[in-house]
Amino acid sequence: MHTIEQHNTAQNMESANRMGNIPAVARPFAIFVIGVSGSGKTTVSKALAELIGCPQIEGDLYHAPASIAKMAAGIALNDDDRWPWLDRIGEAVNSTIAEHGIGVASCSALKHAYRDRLRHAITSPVCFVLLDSSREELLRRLSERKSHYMPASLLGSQLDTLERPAPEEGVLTLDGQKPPEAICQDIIAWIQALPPNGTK
Ligand SMILES: Nc1ncnc2c1ncn2[C@@H]1O[C@H](COP(=O)(O)OP(=O)(O)OP(=O)(O)O)[C@@H](O)[C@H]1O
Ligand SMILES: O=C(O)[C@H](O)[C@@H](O)[C@H](O)[C@H](O)CO
Repeated sequence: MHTIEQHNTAQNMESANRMGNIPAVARPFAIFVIGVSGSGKTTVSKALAELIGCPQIEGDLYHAPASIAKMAAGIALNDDDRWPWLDRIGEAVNSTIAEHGIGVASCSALKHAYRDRLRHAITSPVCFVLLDSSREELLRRLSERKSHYMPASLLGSQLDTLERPAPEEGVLTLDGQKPPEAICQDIIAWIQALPPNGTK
């Protein structure tokens, strides 16, 4: 379910692509949009992939059924649940890049070690963009969102688990409360200014 604003954003991006205004992004390259539940990973990664003209890899689709059942029951995932999930996402990103040269993935990647797991799994340069929002805004979004297995009651655990990247990790942190189109433009500008292979 998308807001009218997001729908319009997607339409603008589609028409930008039809007009051939696809931004130049070095290849091979993997872009991860990360953050806690409700931070906008799916929304922004889809919009960014549309803008770049490449596949979006939805991290939520790679959870084991048992993990989905846990989250739906209000039980937070642990490391043992997340390692194989991260590995499956890494494989999916590698296949996408082998075929398309570039992919935009959504994945919570809350801990430094999870981001390292993905960095090591992926054979191309990788960058991470963390979407940051206030607890109040996240709670509002999760409470309003219907038909999603992730309950708002897990937000506290998500925020407790989040390890904010230290500057040397080279992760771009953005205000996730800006409109998705503005977030995408900030991501593109940052990527285009990165040194070649300077992200792994
Ligand atoms: N920049 C934004 N401004 C306003 N609302 C947003 C923004 N980004 C996402 N949303 C809304 O917030 C809700 C959560 O967004 P989304 O599903 O993209 O988050 P997520 O991080 O992928 O969550 P989860 O990890 O739980 O799947 C959705 O209803 C979405 O429309
Ligand atoms: O690491 C985690 O705890 C999980 O991956 C969650 O973040 C979910 O994937 C997702 O965000 C809910 O849809």
